[in-house]
Amino acid sequence: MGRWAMRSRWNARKAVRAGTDSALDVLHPLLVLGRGAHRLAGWGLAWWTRTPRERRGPTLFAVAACGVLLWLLPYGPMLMGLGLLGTTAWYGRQSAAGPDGSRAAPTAVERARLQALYEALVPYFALEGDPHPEPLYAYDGGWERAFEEFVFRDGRISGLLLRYPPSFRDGELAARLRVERLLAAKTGRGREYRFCWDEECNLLEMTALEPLPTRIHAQPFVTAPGETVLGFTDGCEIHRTVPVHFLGEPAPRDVPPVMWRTGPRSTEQHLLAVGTPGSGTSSLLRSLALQALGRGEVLIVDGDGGGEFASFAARHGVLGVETTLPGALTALEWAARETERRLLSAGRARQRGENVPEDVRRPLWVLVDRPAALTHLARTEGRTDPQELLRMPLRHGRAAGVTVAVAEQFEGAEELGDAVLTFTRARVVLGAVSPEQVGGVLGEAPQTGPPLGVPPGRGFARLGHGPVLRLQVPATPDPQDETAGEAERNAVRELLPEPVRGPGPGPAQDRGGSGQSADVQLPAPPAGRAT
Ligand SMILES: Nc1ncnc2c1ncn2[C@@H]1O[C@H](COP(=O)(O)OP(=O)(O)OP(=O)(O)O)[C@@H](O)[C@H]1O
Repeated sequence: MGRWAMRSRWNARKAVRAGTDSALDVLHPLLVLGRGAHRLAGWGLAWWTRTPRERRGPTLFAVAACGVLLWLLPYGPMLMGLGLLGTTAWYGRQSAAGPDGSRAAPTAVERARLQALYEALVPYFALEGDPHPEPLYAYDGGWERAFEEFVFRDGRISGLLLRYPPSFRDGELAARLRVERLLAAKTGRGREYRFCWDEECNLLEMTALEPLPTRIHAQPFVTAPGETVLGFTDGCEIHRTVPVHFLGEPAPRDVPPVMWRTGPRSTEQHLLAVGTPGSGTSSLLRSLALQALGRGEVLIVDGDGGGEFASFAARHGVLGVETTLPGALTALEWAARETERRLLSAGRARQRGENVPEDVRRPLWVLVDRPAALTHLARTEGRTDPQELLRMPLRHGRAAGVTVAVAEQFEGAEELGDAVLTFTRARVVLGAVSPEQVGGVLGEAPQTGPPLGVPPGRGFARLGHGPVLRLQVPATPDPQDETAGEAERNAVRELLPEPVRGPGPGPAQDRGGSGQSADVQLPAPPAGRAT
């Protein structure tokens, strides 16, 4: 009996559901039209509320005139009807909660949140003594006046398009940042947002962003010759993806990379990365070195002297790992002469109509970590500034196949010489820094912010005059750093080239006295060919 009753209830429910589905199928066109008409009416009403009184009359007159004209045309009323029907059906085609989570009509709670946000914006946008009868932002105003579109996700505003008055100084970074900080605080902390200011139309678009992936370890990336992966970013800016393995995931995922191009046609041949302590600038250089070693040779100068590049010493393709001032000066003097030699050699080959020799085409990378420390030492000892020796590779590196990447901390950034600042057009900023600081390095403040607790390797990149991109550098720890994860360290170990000779006393037996310099012989300067 019980079982029969349950089955009959289930059958009844099934029948009701089938009946409802059939009825909905039959009524579907009507529902779509109804929904479309409701949305159009809502937008019309919002437009009416938003538009200043003196502009309503002329617009209505223009619409009415078009209507009368269409009415008088042959088949005009029919075309008008069909057009209206089509528009209504188009706008009604999506259900109330669209695929992106947007809704036609906000709930009472959502309305309250929008109103609270609107009121918080009033002091920023309202003009004192505004003569306008219905200003966009006023203490007695409603959000419908200023908010054109909004998206709620999990009860929080995750997308907003708002109109601001023309009197707002949107050209001033400080004024814009004040509004961005307020919006970020009021719509939910702990998230990062993209802000797009349309200064022409006085519109501000805010979108909550997904965090960038942090579980990408060092690995051979799919790149063309001359391409180097700086890290990974959002799909909205970069439309290319590369397959990438994530820690603990068997299958690769497609992720948009920040791809840096070097070589004869590159306009950003050299890179400068600035970060806060522990933000991952040394890891970025290690990541560049591992990628560069696949196709060229690398010379490393570690001004910090912390031994973070010791694992590269005495490896195939690594010309030297210098941690002392004398070692750095010798290495950089050689790099300057090598650039000269390559230039001359390439020039002679071109004059003779021959191909550029292989040893000139093979990329040479000069990676300098914390040059400010060396500059300071050189000044106190009255020796040549190592950054001055970088001038030649920086100025002529593009034609000579030499790339320079410099990493420095914000505290040492003042010590960066004009050669480094002038010729490094690929820029990276890492760490939790203010948009002003990011703008100071990249030449433009990011459109996103504010990242509060950023993981190591997180920051922004800008290539030349391109857009400022969010960046997450792949985890590339020093294999000897016991604070880093074992899997990440193993990934780096696997990518390191074979040692030049068998296991010996190791690179820590230094030549320069710091205890960190590698015992690798730099190739003799090719004197005689360079001059
Ligand atoms: N992209 C990254 N992903 C995960 N961990 C990272 C990343 N970059 C750096 N780290 C970790 O953060 C710590 C600091 O990294 P790193 O030494 O590269 O920073 P730094 O900017 O050179 O700072 P410092 O010179 O003060 O050490 C290390 O433990 C490193 O493993």
